[in-house]
Amino acid sequence: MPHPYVLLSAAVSLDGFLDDTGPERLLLSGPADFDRVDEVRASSDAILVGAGTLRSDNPRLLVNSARRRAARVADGRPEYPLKVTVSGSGDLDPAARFWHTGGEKIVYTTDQGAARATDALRGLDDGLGVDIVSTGPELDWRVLLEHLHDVRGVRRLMVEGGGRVHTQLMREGLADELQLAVAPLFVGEPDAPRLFGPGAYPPGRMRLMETRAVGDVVLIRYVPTAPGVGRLAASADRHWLTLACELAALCPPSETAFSVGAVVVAADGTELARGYSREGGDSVVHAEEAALAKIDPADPRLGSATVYSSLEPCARRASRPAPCARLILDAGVRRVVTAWREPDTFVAGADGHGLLVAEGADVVVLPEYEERAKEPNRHLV
Ligand SMILES: NC(=O)C1=CN([C@@H]2O[C@H](COP(=O)(O)OP(=O)(O)OC[C@H]3O[C@@H](n4cnc5c(N)ncnc54)[C@H](OP(=O)(O)O)[C@@H]3O)[C@@H](O)[C@H]2O)C=CC1
Ligand SMILES: Nc1c(N[C@@H]2O[C@H](COP(=O)(O)O)[C@@H](O)[C@H]2O)[nH]c(=O)[nH]c1=O
Repeated sequence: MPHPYVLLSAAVSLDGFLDDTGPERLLLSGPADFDRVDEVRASSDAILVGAGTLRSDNPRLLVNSARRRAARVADGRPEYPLKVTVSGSGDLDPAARFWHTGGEKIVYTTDQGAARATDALRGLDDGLGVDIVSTGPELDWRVLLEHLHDVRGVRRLMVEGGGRVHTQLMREGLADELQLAVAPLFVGEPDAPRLFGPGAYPPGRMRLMETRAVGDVVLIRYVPTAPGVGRLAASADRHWLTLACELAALCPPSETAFSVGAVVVAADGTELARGYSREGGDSVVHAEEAALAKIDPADPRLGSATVYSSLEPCARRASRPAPCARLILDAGVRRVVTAWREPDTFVAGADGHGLLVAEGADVVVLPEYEERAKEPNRHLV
């Protein structure tokens, strides 16, 4: 299911804290960085903070620049991004500035929390446009993201904390990008809130996209690279599948075969190999086959790797002894992410998916990428 692009935004001290323990919000960003944050807000469809941040900071979460608000309206977007909060308890203060400024608001909560939130916010004017949505007995981040995408039309979500919210989105592999502003000061208090808490995070190193001085603060932008686990898709899966779809555009054209791109990625987010159909002058080689041929079969990372293929791996072939689903299984790979189930154009009832699953592989299909996968194959389907 499609999610919005999830951008985590935070300012941290040199010792990794989001705030101190004092009653006032600690200003880690300087004026130039707050202006940069305003720009990011203006570029977003929605801004999310946890209920902890609502209680401690009493934020407005507005786009402060009149010029940026006017540009949003000129683009046909609401003047202010949708404001989003999450609360398990539903214990929300109706006097908080969050409710009384800006545009529409939405609360994601649990079945129990919904009753309490409805009660707590009952006194608010109808005109404030507050929606309360339960994701079930527990707060489910995937349900929340799908709801924001499908029901509220959110394509770009800025998450402004706090630490508990950032930690969960990062640990669950749901963040597409981390924007970190590192401020040149120390907090030094052991009980101050940290950006990220302990727990199991996706393994490996993230990819550095940018560093920039913004006044005396340094902005660092990282994107996660580690594939998801099992049948759950992570944000990095979407990035790797996008690359596979882009590789398909490199295929020499053909009237008798699909153009497909493939990438093999280790569990820690290291790219092991990439390939595309008919690569290197071989008129029949398939994308997955071309990619796997570049990896030492004894590479111990294959057992926990993911193969991304713009088209479902093939189940039968005339031009080679083994189809790609077989090659993937024989390589020891047990996770495949694909965009498009194979149509009957060349082989009727091809079911690479079924072959993979029957031998214990996890197959994730992300149909929101199907059109991209079809793009270089328009003449065939
Ligand atoms: N420097 C910076 O850039 C920023 C700093 N901050 C700082 O961060 C601190 C607040 O962070 P923190 O206390 O971690 O709070 P959060 O803002 O992360 O909110 C946590 C709350 O969100 C709800 N919640 C989150 N996840 C779940 C879940 N899985 N199930 C149910 N409820 C959930 C709960 O609400 P409930 O209690 O209602 O159940 C929980 O108490 C403040 O000191 C603030 O100043 C915040 C943002 C940015
Ligand atoms: N302290 C801090 C941030 N805090 C974030 O800004 C929010 C306040 O927004 P508003 O009330 O609209 O100004 C607050 O709730 C929290 O999410 N952000 C940053 O970029 N840098 C900082 O130093």
